[in-house]
Amino acid sequence: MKSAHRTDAQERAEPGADSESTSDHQVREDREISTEQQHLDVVYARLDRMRASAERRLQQTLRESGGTPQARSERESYERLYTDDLTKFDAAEHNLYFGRLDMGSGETRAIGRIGILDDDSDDTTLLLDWRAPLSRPFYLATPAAPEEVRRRRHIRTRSRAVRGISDEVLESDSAVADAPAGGDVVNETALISALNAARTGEMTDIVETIQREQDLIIRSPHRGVMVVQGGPGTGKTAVALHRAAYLLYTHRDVLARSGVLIIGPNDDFLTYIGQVLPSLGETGVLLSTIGNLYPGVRASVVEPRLAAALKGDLRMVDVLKRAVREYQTVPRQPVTVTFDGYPLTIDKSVIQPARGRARSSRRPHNRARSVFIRNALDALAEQHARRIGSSTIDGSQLLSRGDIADIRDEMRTDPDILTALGEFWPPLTPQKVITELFGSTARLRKVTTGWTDDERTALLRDHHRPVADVSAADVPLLDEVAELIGYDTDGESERDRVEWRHRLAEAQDALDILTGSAPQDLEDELDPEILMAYDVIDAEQLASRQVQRERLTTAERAYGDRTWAFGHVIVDEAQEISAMGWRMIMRRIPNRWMTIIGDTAQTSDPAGTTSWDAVLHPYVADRWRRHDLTVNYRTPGEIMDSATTVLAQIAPDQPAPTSIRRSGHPPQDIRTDSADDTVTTAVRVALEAGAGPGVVAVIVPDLLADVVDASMRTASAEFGDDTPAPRVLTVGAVKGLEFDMTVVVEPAALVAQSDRGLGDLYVALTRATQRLAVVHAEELPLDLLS
Ligand SMILES: Nc1ncnc2c1ncn2[C@@H]1O[C@H](COP(=O)(O)OP(=O)(O)OP(=O)(O)O)[C@@H](O)[C@H]1O
Repeated sequence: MKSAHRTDAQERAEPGADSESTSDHQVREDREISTEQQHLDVVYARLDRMRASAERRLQQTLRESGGTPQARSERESYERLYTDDLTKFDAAEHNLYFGRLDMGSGETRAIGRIGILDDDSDDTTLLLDWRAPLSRPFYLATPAAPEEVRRRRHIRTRSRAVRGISDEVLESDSAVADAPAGGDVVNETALISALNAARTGEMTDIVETIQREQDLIIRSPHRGVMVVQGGPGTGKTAVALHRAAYLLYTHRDVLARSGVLIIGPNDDFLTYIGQVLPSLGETGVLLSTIGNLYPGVRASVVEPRLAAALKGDLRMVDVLKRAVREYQTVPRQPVTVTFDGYPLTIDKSVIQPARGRARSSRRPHNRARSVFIRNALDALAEQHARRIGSSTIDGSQLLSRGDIADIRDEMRTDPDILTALGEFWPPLTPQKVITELFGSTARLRKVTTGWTDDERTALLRDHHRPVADVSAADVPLLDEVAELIGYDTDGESERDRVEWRHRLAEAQDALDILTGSAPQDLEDELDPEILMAYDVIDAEQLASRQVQRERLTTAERAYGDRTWAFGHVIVDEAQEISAMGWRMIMRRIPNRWMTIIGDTAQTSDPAGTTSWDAVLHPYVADRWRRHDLTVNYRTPGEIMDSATTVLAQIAPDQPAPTSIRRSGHPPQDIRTDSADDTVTTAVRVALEAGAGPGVVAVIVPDLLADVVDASMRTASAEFGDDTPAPRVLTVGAVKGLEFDMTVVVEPAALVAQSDRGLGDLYVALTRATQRLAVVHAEELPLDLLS
């Protein structure tokens, strides 16, 4: 990618381009660096003062205790505020000041990770937050559309020292004359060096080098559903995370209360992206997989493909509805209980009308239960009144309505009657419904009219699998049932009580240590601060404060509450979400303010989607907006050439993203003689590469995962290198991740492993930032590397 902008580096390389000599240029650059250093010193000094002040205030707040509940609650808020400030200041420490705009008007804008005002009387702006509107030209300005920017400067710093600068002159006659097209790369030098840097296994933020097409998405004012479609490496995840940070900055009031939820494909992915938002000073975002989104559940089982596909199918809505109704039964034989010395008969004539009324209340099962019980008791009270209150002369009722109401009230507390009625409309939990449904052929058969026997067999739980273990495909079903039955959170109260006792014990321990370790001589000197700690706060108060403080985190409150309505939801790798998964997500975002990110050519989940319209139409019809990302920042051109061959098969109409750089390393084609040889060769190639800098991964077909992993363990022990062995990962686990080098094992088997196999191969090929080796005994599909 060629830039028409002049940089200091270019000027240095071509001193003859103008009259300035190399040494003149060096002098000028040193002078500029020293100017930037001065500003950096001022900014850091101010940051230090802000940090010290927040720390002082936090300590002061922590020392206070007692007071009215309102005073306590105010203190909690201040504690949260100061703690958040400190987190933000710590996060901003690295590369605090990275950009500068010199405007045509003579104004200068310094741009950094957070906004900082001076503590002078004018509140002078020392640093603009990268998200502020005034910072925007830093990301958008090009020579063709300079947005009044005369010069854009990129400042490289390390440990509070300026290491270098690079400038782009945007508003000069020469720049405008041969200006590139509007979508050209900005901050090119910084961008290329970021992309070439060795990976650490954790994603980093891109605030210094956000590109125009990415910025338009990050700052989009759209308040509905926005889909970001883009090929591998186009920065979709990066854009999603920066959009979360931008929205929190711009709509802090609303979103701090309601929260932002980011859904990713697996735990490894969430760990990989986990540091990006904290590094941008944002800690209040909830990151979750679908498998962990239901409170108190962690999916731990991998579902066979057919079962996962079926559990994700929309037909499950009806199956679950019917499964719940199956618990609303009528007695085949009359049941007799004794009340007040007389027999009471519970039969169809009592239960059926009560069930009809409860069903027509349209309440969810558990909430409609009170309607059922009330109506059944009415019938039983009438029955009892007929038995004891009928006139022996004409059969007329001698008891008044009030007497009958009294009988009903008495029955309401009779455990035998309640137990007998409960049989026909039992209280349910989602876990019970799901476990019993997938644990019984007979139950499944009743509620799956129209399904094939093979499908029913696939749904049946493997009887070796512990009942409590659920898969990610089960979780949306639990959520669906919770909705159908109106599941309340009794279970969570019990968890809270256990948690409370645990915290109390911890707090007591802490106090014991504090009291026991207080130096004797200080006790006599009555040091006010130390006395505060162990004289004033008892264990219960301490525990209570801790719980309340934690409760204040929006993300934590949201996590424990199935019915929480988030302010904004971001779904990454969204093509993998099943139809049932979407229902679960949509319940959490009634306002439908969402950013949906994915690539329909990379779908590998059997219940995933290849059409955004199919996914979204049931919820927002055609009221959603699509943005496309077109530049691949990860995969070098040499590798992308091979991946494009695969894309042409999966989605012939979808343009391949253009790689922004070439690495100079064509993919290595390593042919072996046998399957065994493939395994050992892949392991050896990865270990040799892993000895160098950067992160290496071996990507394997599902069936080879165990054998390659075992071989890697043995070989890496023999290899005797201190660096951690390269990871062996299946395509499912590698979603969204990237590595400096990948070794892709047996592409033909990847393709054959499912009807989404080509998508798997496409994902596998596009994970490397530098090098790719393909190891195979079988013929390569699609002439991949020719
Ligand atoms: N503007 C940018 N500046 C610097 N690095 C960038 C920029 N945009 C993207 N990258 C880097 O490119 C790589 C790929 O980005 P990302 O993982 O967000 O892509 P993706 O579209 O989500 O990929 P996939 O669909 O394969 O998961 C990351 O290392 C990311 O940091």
